[in-house]
Amino acid sequence: MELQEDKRAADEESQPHFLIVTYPAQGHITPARHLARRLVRAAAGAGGARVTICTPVSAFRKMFADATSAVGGDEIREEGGVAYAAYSDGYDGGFDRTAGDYAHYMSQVRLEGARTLSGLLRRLGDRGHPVTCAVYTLLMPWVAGVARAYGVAVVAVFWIQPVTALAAYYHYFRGSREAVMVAAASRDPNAEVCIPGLPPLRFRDLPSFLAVTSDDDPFACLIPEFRELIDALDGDSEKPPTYVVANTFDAMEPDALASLRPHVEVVTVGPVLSFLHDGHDGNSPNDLFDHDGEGYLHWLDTKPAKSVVYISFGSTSVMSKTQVAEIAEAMSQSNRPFLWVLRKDNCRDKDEGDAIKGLLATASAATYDDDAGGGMVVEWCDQARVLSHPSVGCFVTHCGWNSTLESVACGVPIVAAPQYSDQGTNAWLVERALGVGVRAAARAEDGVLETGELRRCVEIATSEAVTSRAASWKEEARVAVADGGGSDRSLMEFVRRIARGST
Ligand SMILES: O=c1ccn([C@@H]2O[C@H](COP(=O)(O)OP(=O)(O)O[C@H]3O[C@H](CO)[C@@H](O)[C@H](O)[C@H]3O)[C@@H](O)[C@H]2O)c(=O)[nH]1
Repeated sequence: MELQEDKRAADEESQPHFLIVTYPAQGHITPARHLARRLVRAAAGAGGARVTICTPVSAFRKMFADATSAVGGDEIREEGGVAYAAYSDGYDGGFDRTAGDYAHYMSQVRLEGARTLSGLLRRLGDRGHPVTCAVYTLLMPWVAGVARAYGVAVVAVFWIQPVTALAAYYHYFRGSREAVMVAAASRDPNAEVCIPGLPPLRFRDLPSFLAVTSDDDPFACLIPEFRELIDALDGDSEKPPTYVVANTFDAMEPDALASLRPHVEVVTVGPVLSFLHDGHDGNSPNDLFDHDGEGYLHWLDTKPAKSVVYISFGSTSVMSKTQVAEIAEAMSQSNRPFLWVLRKDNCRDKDEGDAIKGLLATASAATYDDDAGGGMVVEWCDQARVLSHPSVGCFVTHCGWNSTLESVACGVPIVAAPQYSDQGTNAWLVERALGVGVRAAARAEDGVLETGELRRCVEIATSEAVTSRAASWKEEARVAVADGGGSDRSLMEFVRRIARGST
C-alpha cells in the first residue's frame, strides 16, 4: 500500500505542470478553464499532467465564495482535475473597470503580481509540483520574467483573441504603425489599411487599441503591454522565444497564420471549448457572476427550433438606457422570442440602471406570454448551453472572441455589434471571412444600434444562406478539435514537447 502511494507520488512529481495565469476578467478565465481541461485530457494517455489556474485574489474569491485566500495566502482548490490558486494584482477588493485607472492597475499588478506569483511558484516547488510551463493571458507580459526567474523552462502566451488581431499587433510593432496612423488621422472608419499578409482591412476592422493616438487616452497604457508581449515572441540570444498557444483553428484564419508563422511559433489549439468533448454536465458553475436558475433553459425548451434571438454583450460592456430601449423595441417589433442577458452592472450609473430595469420589466411583461414572441431577461446564464439549445436561431453579440467561437462551434449565426478591443476584428471575421453573420451599423454620433438596423440584421442572420454557412463552420470547428483533428494534434504535440522537457 505504502509502495503504491510512493509510486503515485513519484509519478505525479514527474508530470509536467502547466500554470495558467489570468487577468481578472471572465473573458480570460473562461478560456483558461477550457484550456486547462484540454491539457489534462491531452496528457491523460501520456502519464498525465498537473494544471493550475492562477487568478487574482478578487476573482478567486468570486469563484470560490467560501475561499479564505488573502494576499499571500496559500489556498489551493481542486476542481474537475484542475487546481486553482490566487495571486494579488494589488486590487484584492476588485478593479472597477467603469471608473478604473488602467495605468495604475498595470503598474500595481507588475509590483504585487510579481511578488505574489513568485511566492506561489516557490510554494508549488516546495510541495513537489514545480511549474514546467507558464502560460499567461493578455495584458500580463510580466509573467514571463517572473516564471523564467524561477527556472520555468517554457513560457507561452495564451492568445484568447483571433490571430488576425495578433497579426495586426505584430505588424504594427514591426513596420505597419505608420499605415495605421495614416488611417487613424483620416477619421474614416472605412479607410483601408494594408497589413502584410492580411486581406485589406478597414480601419474599423483593426483592434481599437491600435487607434490610440494620444497619451491622454485611458487605453494608452495598454500599448506598451502589447509591445512587450510582441517583443517576447521573437526571442533573442539571452532568452528563448515565447510560444503562442492560440484559441483558433487553421481553417478559420489561414492568412493571419501564414503572415505570423515565419516570425512566431503559433500552436493553434482552438476552439478550446470543453463542452465539445465532455458535454455540459461537467461545466463549472464558478463564474465571476451568479447564475440565474435553470428557468431560462426550461423556457427555451418551449420554443420552436431556431426561433429564439439570444442577446448578450459579454462580461464587461456597459449599456446606455437608449441602447436598451432600441433593442427592446426591435425585439417587440420582430415578434421573435428573445433571451437577453442584462446585468445591473451593465448600466452606466444607478439611475440609468433603475430606468433600464423598468424598461425591461415592461418589455418582458408585455411579451413574455405571447405565443408569437415573448422575452426573458436574465442576469447571467450558461451561455454555452444556451447556444447549444436547438431553439436558438441567432446571437446578437458584442463579438467578444469567446462568444464568437462558442457561436461558431454551435452553428448559431451572428449579428455583430462590436464595441472595442478585438471586437471589430472579430466582426470582420464573422461577416467577411466566414460569412456566418452580419455586422450591424451603429449610429455615428453615439454608437447606438438602432431598432430598424437590428431588425434588418436579424433577418439577414437568420436567412437560409447565412444559416447554412454557420452549419458548415460548426462542422469545421468540431473537426479541428476532434481526436486527430488539426487543433487536437497541435495540442498533443505541445504537451508532449513540454513533457519531454524540450523547448
Ligand atoms: O450570461 C453569460 C454571458 C457570458 N458568458 C460567458 O462569458 C464569456 C464572455 O467572453 P467574451 O465573449 O470574450 O466577452 P468579454 O467578457 O467581453 O471578453 C473580453 O475578453 C475577450 C478575450 O480577450 C475579448 O475578445 C473581448 O473583446 C473582451 O471584451 C463567454 O465565454 C460567455 O460564454 C456566460 O457564460 N454567461
